[in-house]
This record gives sequence, C-alpha cells and structure tokens, in this order.
Amino acid sequence: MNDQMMNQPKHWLHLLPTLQTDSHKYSRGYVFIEGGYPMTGAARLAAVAAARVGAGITVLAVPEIAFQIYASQLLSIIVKPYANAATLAQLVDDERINAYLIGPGAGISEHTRSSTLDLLRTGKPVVIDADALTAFAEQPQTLADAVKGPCVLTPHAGEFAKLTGHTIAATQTLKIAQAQAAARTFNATLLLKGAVSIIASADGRILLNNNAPPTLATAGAGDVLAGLITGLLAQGMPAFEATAAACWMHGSAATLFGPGLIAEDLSPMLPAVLRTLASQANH
Ligand SMILES: NC(=O)C1=CN([C@@H]2O[C@H](COP(=O)(O)OP(=O)(O)OC[C@H]3O[C@@H](n4cnc5c(N)ncnc54)[C@H](O)[C@@H]3O)[C@@H](O)[C@H]2O)[C@@H](O)CC1
Ligand SMILES: Nc1ncnc2c1ncn2[C@@H]1O[C@H](COP(=O)(O)OP(=O)(O)O)[C@@H](O)[C@H]1O
Repeated sequence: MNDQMMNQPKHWLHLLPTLQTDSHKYSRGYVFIEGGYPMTGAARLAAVAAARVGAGITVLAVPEIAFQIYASQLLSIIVKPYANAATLAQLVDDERINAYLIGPGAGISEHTRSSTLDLLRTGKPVVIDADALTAFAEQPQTLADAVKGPCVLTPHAGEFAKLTGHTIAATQTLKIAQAQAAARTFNATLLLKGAVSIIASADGRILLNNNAPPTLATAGAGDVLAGLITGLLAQGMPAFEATAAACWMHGSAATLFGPGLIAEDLSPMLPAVLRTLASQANH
C-alpha cells in the first residue's frame, strides 16, 4: 500500500486544537450526544472520550427513564433528561453546541432516524455511528439527502453492508473504492472501521489507519472512537482530519494500555497520547 496513504500525525498535527490562556469551557467546544436505553454504556463511553480529547462541555441527552442510570456514573458529563420529542428538540436547538453524535446504544428505530435527521438539519458537524447508521438501512437516500454540514459516518463492516447494500470486498483496493463511493454518495467523511480502517472524504481523499492493535476488537471501542471524533469536531477540526486524528489517538491509547484492554481503558490513556502529540507539534 502507498506510504502516502497511511494515516500519520503529519496529516493533521497542525490542525489539532490548541488552548488559549483565556479559553473557557464554551470556547473549547460544546459536544451534544444522544444516549439511548437500555444500552446506556455506549453513549457514556463516547461522552467521556469527547471530554478527554478536549471538548470543554459535553452534554448527554437521555430518555427520562434512563436518567438515573446515566447520571449515577458520570460526574463532569452533564446529563439532561428529555420526556418527548419536543423537549429533545429544545435541547438540540442550543446555539452554543458545536458538534453532535448519535448512534451508540441508540437502538434501531423511527425515533433514532428522526433524531438523526433533526441533528443534520442544524447544519453543524454531526457524527453518525452504530444504530443511527443501521436505522437508515432501508432508506439510505433519506440520509444522503439530509446531509448539509460536516458529517462523519463511522460504520464497521456489518453496518457498512446494511447501509450501502454492498458486502465488503475482499481486497484492500476494492474496499477503498467502496469507502470512497459511499463518502461521495452521502457527501460525508466515511470511516470504514476494521483492523485497517479506511478514512474517505467526499472529495476523494483517502487515509488508511493501521495504528491500531487487535486489542481494540472489544465491545465499546467504536463508541469511544465516535466520541473522540465528535470532541475534535467540536473544537473546530475539519471532518476528515478530525476522523484521522481520532483514529490515530484511539490506536495509540490502546497500544499504550497494552494487553487486557476493555473500552473503559481507552480514555484514561488519552492524556499521555495528547502529551506526545503536543510535543511533536512543538518541534
Ligand atoms: N456497553 C454498551 O452499551 C455497548 C453498546 N454497543 C451498542 O450496541 C449496538 C449494536 O452494535 P453492534 O456493533 O453489535 O452492531 P449490530 O448488531 O448492528 O451489528 C453487528 C452485526 O454485524 C456483523 N458484522 C459484520 N462485520 C462486522 C464487524 N467488522 N464488526 C462488528 N460486527 C460485524 C456481526 O456479525 C453482527 O451480526 C450499537 O448501538 C452499539 O453502539 C456496543 O458498542 C458495545 C457496548
Ligand atoms: N483486529 C483489529 N485490529 C485493530 N483494530 C480493530 C480490530 N478490530 C476492531 N478494531 C477497531 O476497534 C473498533 C471497534 O468498533 P466497533 O466495531 O464499532 O465496535 P463496538 O460497536 O463494539 O464499539 C474500531 O475502531 C475498529 O477499527
């Protein structure tokens, strides 16, 4: 594989968020994540990752029934319960929000579909992951038509096949072509996750991420990655570079942790990963 296509810090180091002496939590980036029920772990993993990668404020909007579950295990993440679609819409419609995430643990439902469309309507950056991708398996054009602003789709091979109707090809070259075509179709950055993940932009750029140990094949690792991408988007990184940087950080965190990794272990490794990247940026 062409070396130029391998994801490296040189592709995005200069775009990493930097702190100003007068930064405040809202200026650092406001992330909004929709959490589901009963799979409450996924959105919590994503929220902690978004905060760890530098978002100044991370809000999790959750169905009222699940509020206590979410809130009982989160401290810095703000959990906001919603009773119905109207109250959820009020939470979404906050001009301070810089980036949205939907999908981890969301459930495959009409609610997930319509919530995804509501987020896309804002025109702000949106990361669409997991169940929010599968929810459009029967109507991918509805999703494609709704994309207005920066958007990142993060399917694994199973979700990619359901969303596009195409089983993943056997060779890397064909997989890259599939990812590129899907990025164009949805007018979005498309991250096709796997042992070697493919990052494709709607304008044809491609990066391959192999900075990822197989210990990442563990439930919830993808939720953490979705949170990292959203956290970087909220801090102003462009979608393609935010996705590439997040993949790199995710893999580095797993490598640093070593054997015995579970998804909860990834975010606590981020400070060390960020410190290393900051020292590279200063040289
Ligand atoms: N603690 C939690 O609450 C967790 C919740 N999760 C949530 O669980 C829901 C379902 O996630 P799943 O990933 O199981 O999605 P799905 O159940 O939609 O897809 C999994 C199916 O796709 C197939 N598949 C094909 N290629 C695959 C690949 N490369 N990786 C994984 N599966 C592949 C598998 O055979 C499997 O049948 C999502 O909402 C997700 O966010 C999981 O992320 C795990 C942790
Ligand atoms: N064998 C592997 N080697 C390296 N990375 C892997 C491997 N298997 C999975 N990953 C990575 O782990 C993450 C798994 O995400 P995903 O499939 O969405 O799982 P989940 O939904 O359980 O979080 C992805 O970032 C993927 O690239």
